[in-house]
Amino acid sequence: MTGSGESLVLEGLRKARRDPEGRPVEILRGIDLTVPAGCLMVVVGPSGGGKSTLLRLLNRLEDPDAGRILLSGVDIGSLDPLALRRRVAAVPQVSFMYDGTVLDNLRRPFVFRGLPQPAADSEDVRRVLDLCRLPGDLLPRQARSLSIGQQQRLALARVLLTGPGVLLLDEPTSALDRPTADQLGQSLRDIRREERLTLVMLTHDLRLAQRVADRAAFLENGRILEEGTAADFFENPRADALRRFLASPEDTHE
Ligand SMILES: Nc1ncnc2c1ncn2[C@@H]1O[C@H](COP(=O)(O)OP(=O)(O)OP(=O)(O)O)[C@@H](O)[C@H]1O
Repeated sequence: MTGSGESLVLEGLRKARRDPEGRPVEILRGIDLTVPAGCLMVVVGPSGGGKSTLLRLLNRLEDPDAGRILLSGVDIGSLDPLALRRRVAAVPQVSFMYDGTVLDNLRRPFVFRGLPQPAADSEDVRRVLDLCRLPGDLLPRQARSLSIGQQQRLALARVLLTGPGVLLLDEPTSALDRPTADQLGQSLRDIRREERLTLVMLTHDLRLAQRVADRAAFLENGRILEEGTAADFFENPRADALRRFLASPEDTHE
């Protein structure tokens, strides 16, 4: 199960979309970013700045108009998208539960892939449950009967069990209250430490970002205006736009 973290290098990424009148609008305007293997990189920035678009390029839900992305040194444009998504796995913003128990949910990706299903008492299952702070006695419970926070952590456990090298998280705490969000944050730190995974997380939740990030990037209007260690980024921001962003009330970041 344990994946080993993979590095991501983004070079000169550009992406345009069409506005309602059909005119091209540049969404990403030349993104260069390195995410070292085993790093938890948080991307923050104003709404509409291009964060989700950037994330969609990382597992080829879309391809860039220009530039390239290297995964452990290999251009992902040359990789089969489905094979790529096993290595670069996305945890959706709103977790989706399949019919059935918690254990059924953990096994579902293995069923899809035609792989042997992990046993309820296997080391791998125990480990992802621990990491995601889900007690083992939940395994026979109907997944949809769990709390929203537990469902979110189950979605994370389900992805982790498949052993990706990179996890992509899009606003993982947007549906959670503060204590539940903090619990997820703790799980992310454990995962990053114990699984040596690489994580890229988009969030409006600056408290979560500051607590979990190794490095952080500020994306505004299609450009990365600042990138650095979490300590420098949050405590000594250099770019005026980032200073303003960090100083503004959090509810204006939506
Ligand atoms: N499928 C699409 N077709 C056309 N325009 C789109 C599409 N998806 C996003 N956009 C536009 O691209 C821009 C960037 O959107 P994106 O979702 O990447 O930003 P974001 O930083 O993730 O924003 P948020 O924080 O609100 O999720 C926005 O102006 C958005 O309206």
